[in-house]
Amino acid sequence: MGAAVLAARAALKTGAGLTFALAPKCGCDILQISNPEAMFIEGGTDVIDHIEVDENAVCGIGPGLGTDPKTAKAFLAFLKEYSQPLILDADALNIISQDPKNIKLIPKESIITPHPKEFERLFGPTGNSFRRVELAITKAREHHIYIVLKDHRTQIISPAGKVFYNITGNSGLAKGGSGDILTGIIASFSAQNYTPEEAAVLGVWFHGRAADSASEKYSKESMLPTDVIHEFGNVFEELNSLAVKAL
Ligand SMILES: NC(=O)C1=CN([C@@H]2O[C@H](COP(=O)(O)OP(=O)(O)OC[C@H]3O[C@@H](n4cnc5c(N)ncnc54)[C@H](OP(=O)(O)O)[C@@H]3O)[C@@H](O)[C@H]2O)[C@@H](O)CC1
Ligand SMILES: Nc1ncnc2c1ncn2[C@@H]1O[C@H](COP(=O)(O)OP(=O)(O)O)[C@@H](O)[C@H]1O
Ligand SMILES: [Mg+2]
Repeated sequence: MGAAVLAARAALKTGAGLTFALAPKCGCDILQISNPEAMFIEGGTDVIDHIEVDENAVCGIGPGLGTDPKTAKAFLAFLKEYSQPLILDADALNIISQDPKNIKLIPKESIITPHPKEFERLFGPTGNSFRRVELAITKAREHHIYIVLKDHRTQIISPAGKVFYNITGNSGLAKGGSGDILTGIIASFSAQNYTPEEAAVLGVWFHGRAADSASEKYSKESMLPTDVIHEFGNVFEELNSLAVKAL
């Protein structure tokens, strides 16, 4: 449930208007106590076995989803019905990887955020990071999706084949939960009507910038994903002051 808590909190703290967290009933207390601002949607008892969301909502799916066969069935059924762009990470990608045919179910304009292993599970091994980017360009074009190739220097690949290379962030992010907050950030920016390219590029930059601010305060060793979330306000202040100077 930690992953769901972190993703929901990151969305709440980056400007999303109304945030919902879908989880099994057993996670309700944890989610409501840690994130009272997020509304709970029950998606099962012990594991997620049904996914129903408003077509007007922007959905980030994967952190803490699990890969139970009932969850996999429910998620694939959801993908077959749902046509709006999604933000897909973690176990959403792991479920899709179970059968290469599932990749076609990802709605166009969706953003996927695989770490190197998740990328390999989806599209196969590549040997080195240069080949990985080449394959990502091919796959982003083929499936008309945005691929956020998470790494120590994350790259964002657009369906048109544009590659953005991010330079914010540091090794203090190499901890469980860092990717989960990125999913929340990108989903939140997408819900605020940024284009998928803007949401992915700004989201990755923002995540790294907050991590740089956290590492200055707490050190790379001691900083936690929760500390990164605490720095979001400072990053917005920085962006606002840059916007004022630009006027
Ligand atoms: N606090 C919580 O509740 C948290 C919950 N979480 C939730 O857990 C679920 C599973 O997600 P996960 O990423 O932990 O597992 P999974 O994708 O199966 O990876 C396992 C193997 O993949 C590899 N690998 C991993 N990272 C890599 C990298 N950067 N670069 C390269 N390889 C990498 C590595 O393989 P190895 O090094 O052994 O070859 C590793 O052994 C998911 O729902 C997620 O949201 C987590 O987000 C953590 C915080
Ligand atoms: N050494 C590093 N330097 C900079 N960023 C890193 C480093 N290691 C990991 N990250 C970032 O941390 C996040 C890790 O995501 P992920 O592997 O999905 O973690 P988790 O699933 O545990 O939350 C990604 O955004 C990645 O770019
Ligand atoms: Mg992850």
